[in-house]
Amino acid sequence: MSGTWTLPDDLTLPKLPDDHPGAGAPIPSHWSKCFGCGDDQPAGMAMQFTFGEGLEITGMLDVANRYQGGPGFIHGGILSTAFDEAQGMACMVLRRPVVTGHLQIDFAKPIPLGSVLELRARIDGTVRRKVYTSAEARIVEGPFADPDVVVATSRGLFLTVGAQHFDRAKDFVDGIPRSPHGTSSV
Ligand SMILES: CCCCCCCC/C=C\CCCCCCCC(=O)SCCNC(=O)CCNC(=O)[C@H](O)C(C)(C)COP(=O)(O)OP(=O)(O)OC[C@H]1O[C@@H](n2cnc3c(N)ncnc32)[C@H](O)[C@@H]1OP(=O)(O)O
Repeated sequence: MSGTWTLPDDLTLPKLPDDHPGAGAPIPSHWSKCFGCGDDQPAGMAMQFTFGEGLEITGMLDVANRYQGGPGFIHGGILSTAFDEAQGMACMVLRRPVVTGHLQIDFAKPIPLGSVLELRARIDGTVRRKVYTSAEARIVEGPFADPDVVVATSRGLFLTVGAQHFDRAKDFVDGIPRSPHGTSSV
């Protein structure tokens, strides 16, 4: 990582919930219409997530042709979205809604269309409502695949929020959320 990112000294690590499903279990979409992970969002990225060891989670992204930025390579905003989603999903163990406050990405290597990206993300610690997260991406299939090479890294601050955060948007929601927090599965 070449960006600047300082973790506070008073971080605490959350405990996994007693009913945590364990490594390898799929993480359900937090909202079926989500651009990043929704299973009812044809325009979206349909990222798939599983719990990993401890606080880590893994997300997969097929780098589709429509994600093109410069000729042949992924658009940086799409990669940022993938990190946003992955680091947000890592917060799922808190069992409270979170939103992104700050996200910073280091784009280390170009990522070609047709590749499959694996993103590993985790909570590094929390302070009050602040949730500090980090993640790395690797190409694990397709062109330029090399699981030993980190192609991008991300650091992000998420904030836990109450239901009122999403209540303000209730007149603009596309679709029918299955919970007051706008989450589809939790
Ligand atoms: C039974 C329930 C079950 C529920 C289950 C849920 C499961 C789902 C869970 C998880 C999956 C999630 C997957 C999502 C993935 C995608 C996420 C996105 O893309 S979200 C869209 C983009 N983000 C926004 O639209 C936010 C817009 N911004 C805001 O709404 C506010 O600015 C907000 C909420 C971020 C903060 O506002 P304030 O008024 O609530 O809080 P203040 O008092 O300003 O800040 C609190 C602390 O945070 C620091 N802070 C806030 N923003 C910061 C920033 N940008 N940089 C650094 N520090 C910041 C402040 O300095 C303060 O720190 P100090 O506690 O005093 O130390």
